[in-house]
Amino acid sequence: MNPSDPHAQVQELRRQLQSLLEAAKANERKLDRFDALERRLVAVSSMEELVNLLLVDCREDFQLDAAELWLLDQDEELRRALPALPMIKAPKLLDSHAGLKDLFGTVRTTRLVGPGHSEALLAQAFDPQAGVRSAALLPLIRQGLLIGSLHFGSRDPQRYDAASGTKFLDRLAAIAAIAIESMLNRERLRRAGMTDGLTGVHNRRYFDHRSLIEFSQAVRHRYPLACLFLDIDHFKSINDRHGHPAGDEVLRQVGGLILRSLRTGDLAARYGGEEFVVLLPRTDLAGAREVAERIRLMVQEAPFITPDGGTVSATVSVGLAMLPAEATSFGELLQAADRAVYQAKRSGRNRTVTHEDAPA
Ligand SMILES: Nc1nc2c(ncn2[C@@H]2O[C@H](COP(=O)(O)OP(=O)(O)OP(=O)(O)O)[C@@H](O)[C@H]2O)c(=O)[nH]1
Repeated sequence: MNPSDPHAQVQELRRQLQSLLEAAKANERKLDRFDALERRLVAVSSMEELVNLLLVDCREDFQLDAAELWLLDQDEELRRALPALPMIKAPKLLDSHAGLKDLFGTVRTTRLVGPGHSEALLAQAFDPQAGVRSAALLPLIRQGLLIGSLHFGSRDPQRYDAASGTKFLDRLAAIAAIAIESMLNRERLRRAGMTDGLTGVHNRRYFDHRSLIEFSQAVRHRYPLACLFLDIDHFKSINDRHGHPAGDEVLRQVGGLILRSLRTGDLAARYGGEEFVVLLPRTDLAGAREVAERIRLMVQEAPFITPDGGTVSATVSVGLAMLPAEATSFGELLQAADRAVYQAKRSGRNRTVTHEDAPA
């Protein structure tokens, strides 16, 4: 440009103004996208919606080549809650802080990893197949604790460089962390409302609700539904001889053995004091007998460790009933299983009795 040419000067100023306007518009669009994302984050109603929003929608909205979510799950709470969820992309669950420490060290702020930075770090934060060349690594912090991280990656090496601002990303990380924590609390409450605190199996309230659904599904789709009633033998004398805490421990461990013997879709609940009930949808008599005997033998063989370090042995009596073709209510199935367990007690305990074998 000729500095003495006023026309050229005006042209240059116009060009600069135009590029500033474009940058401002681009920033406004970016702000709108972040704003919309934040609104959706605070409004999510389930864990799967939250994960999909962070990993799938963010990737599309921000034209990323990769998005990852790492969540600390030291007590395996998420591992138990997430597999059942229909998610397009799952978060990575960490059983220790080690991975997060590698990413953030002691500085817990958004980290922009651009050209010249450690390739190893990108390979750690993303699937190497994604070919990520620059990234933003967002620490998720709640109440001063690092609970996970969110990674946005691009194949463009210039997309994230150390000189870029991180204000939007910091804010997004803070909101994502709040959303994750509140979703976890909601999940904890939901589980607490349907779980028996001592044994970890479902509680009676949940069983009463779910059993009606299972019953109507089995009747409508004409598949077999088996019901097991399990009652710990001479439980009163376990309490009397070893103390109530030892009795509690036996109950807790029996609950664990039952859960371990079941498939996804089966239902186990604590029905009363030392009684458990199990529903096995789409399971025929032979299959149900196998499950019943497996649980009975596991209980018979288990050394139950008491709180004072001693061991107690226990057995269970099991009543088994199949949904009769002409059943009109779930109560009939439950009563049949109850009659069968009564018969198992009368004929010596530590056995499985099938309702057909039990006198009506
Ligand atoms: N430790 C403990 N005991 C419980 C709990 N709920 C119920 N019980 C006890 O379980 C015992 C059940 O005893 P009974 O119904 O007489 O039956 P049992 O001694 O198991 O005898 P059979 O069923 O005939 O083999 C009672 O002593 C209850 O106090 C609990 O949550 N913890």
